[in-house]
Amino acid sequence: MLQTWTSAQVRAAEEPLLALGVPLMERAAFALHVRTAAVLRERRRAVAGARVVVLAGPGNNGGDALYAGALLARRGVEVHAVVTAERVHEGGLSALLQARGRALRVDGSVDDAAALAAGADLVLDGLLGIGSDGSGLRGAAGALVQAILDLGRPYVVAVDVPSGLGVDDGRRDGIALDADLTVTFGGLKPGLLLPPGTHAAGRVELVDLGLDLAGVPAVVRLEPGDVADLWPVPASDAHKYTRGVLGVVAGSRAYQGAAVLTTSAAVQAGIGMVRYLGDVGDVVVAAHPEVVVGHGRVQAWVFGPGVSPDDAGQRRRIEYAFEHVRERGEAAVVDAGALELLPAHVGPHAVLTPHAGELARVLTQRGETVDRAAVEAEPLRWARRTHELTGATVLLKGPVTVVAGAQGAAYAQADAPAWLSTAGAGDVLAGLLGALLAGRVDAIHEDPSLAAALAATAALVHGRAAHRANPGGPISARAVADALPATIAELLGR
Ligand SMILES: NC(=O)C1=CN([C@@H]2O[C@H](COP(=O)(O)OP(=O)(O)OC[C@H]3O[C@@H](n4cnc5c(N)ncnc54)[C@H](OP(=O)(O)O)[C@@H]3O)[C@@H](O)[C@H]2O)[C@@H](O)CC1
Ligand SMILES: Nc1ncnc2c1ncn2[C@@H]1O[C@H](COP(=O)(O)OP(=O)(O)O)[C@@H](O)[C@H]1O
Ligand SMILES: [K+]
Repeated sequence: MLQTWTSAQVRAAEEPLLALGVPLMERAAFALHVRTAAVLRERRRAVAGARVVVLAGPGNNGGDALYAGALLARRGVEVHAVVTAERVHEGGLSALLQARGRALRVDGSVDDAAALAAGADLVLDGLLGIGSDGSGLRGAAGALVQAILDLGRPYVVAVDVPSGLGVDDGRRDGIALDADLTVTFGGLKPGLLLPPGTHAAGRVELVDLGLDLAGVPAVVRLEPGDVADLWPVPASDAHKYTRGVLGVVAGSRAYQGAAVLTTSAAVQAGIGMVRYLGDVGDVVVAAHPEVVVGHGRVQAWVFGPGVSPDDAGQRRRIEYAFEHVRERGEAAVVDAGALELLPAHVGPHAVLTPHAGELARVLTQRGETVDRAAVEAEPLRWARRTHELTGATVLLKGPVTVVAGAQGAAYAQADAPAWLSTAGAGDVLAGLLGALLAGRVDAIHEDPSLAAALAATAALVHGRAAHRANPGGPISARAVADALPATIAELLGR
């Protein structure tokens, strides 16, 4: 599991060590120089003779970059620092000058500095670290980065975080410098995993500074090794009812495939039984004879894939079953057409699975002025807001899937190839998640934040199944569902 920590949490963990005189900046700068040298060796075989430009802002982030620049200069690298503000880390700057590095202050025009950076083998971006206010780069730093981007971005190593990003939320409101590699110190920051910021970070390497980061991490990313702890593996005395039954209200005459894909994913994810409710039971049973058509007791539901607004029968079934979710505590996945039928308040045992456009509609129905682009700009903020307004756990689909749930639970999963963005992939996710919830519904009522962990698990398994379905190439939603049994077996065996 990857855990991230806010700027405030990192600063609080640094404080006692700094008070004891632990040389955190030296540690950070040394590790930064080692990784930068490794990149130079990889890209141009030799470290000596390379041209590196250090962009140094006013704070300690600039200090890290300048000290690392000094260490590189001592190894024969030609290092130029570009100083963007009145204030600069004096110790770092004099270390660089002593090592025969050179410094250029940006005073007025940024053109010379930008040309120097754009022509470098590598740029160390120390403009702004966790002191960033998330509004993008201002003043000379902003003008310099814009001029560098206009000339063509060189290879960039971000110091701690790409400068200009929202460190705690991944926002990207103004000018920011994308990195090829981010070397981050002490702990991962939320903005490195959350979209859109995560797309600016490139490869991320964590340098351990020995910080004692305590408390609840801000945002978590589950890794394959975490699945076994969360998956409902049947005990030796299990029978189909102890494993969980899933009711699926999906599909219609117009969208028959949605019913097939949703039930197929549920069956193949491993569940006691799937009951299908809707008009295309014959098609579902033809594809999966294991599915039982008609009413009966269930532990969890999937509502909505392939249910259109004018489908009165399916809408009635969903509205009726929502009462069970609220009164009897059955878990639910609320997808696609069912999102607009969501009652004013449900608990975290109901998991909404919208994409950004659908989430914007859910929020708009509840009085928020927000569109798809706004959700994409701040996905965690809006997923959390939806949780506050509805009580539901929220899984927001996209290139990075963001989950917000009870007790502040937040996840950012980036497991899938872009090939997964294909019609029906969401139906497979809904069926898979439904199976997972049905198997763990009692545990969810004991710990409501578990619904968020299970939603993140479903996103992970979905993404891995997509990779397995056809590594490196196009995939169909059906192939993802068919890849589930082997994917799950592999994850449970780790
Ligand atoms: N503590 C330690 O020993 C360790 C710290 N470490 C390192 O320190 C980094 C944090 O350093 P930090 O706190 O000095 O903040 P940092 O991000 O460098 O600069 C903040 C300054 O930037 C400015 N500014 C703000 N917003 C701006 C904007 N939008 N556009 C332009 N400028 C803007 C503003 O200055 P002002 O404009 O007010 O003069 C503000 O004061 C951390 O990320 C890590 O790299 C590691 O070495 C481990 C040990
Ligand atoms: N660029 C991408 N990279 C990886 N996964 C993606 C990308 N775009 C979308 N996805 C995933 O693909 C699935 C698409 O689901 P959805 O939009 O509901 O499609 P549909 O409604 O057609 O089934 C989601 O799981 C989403 O997270
Ligand atoms: K930086």
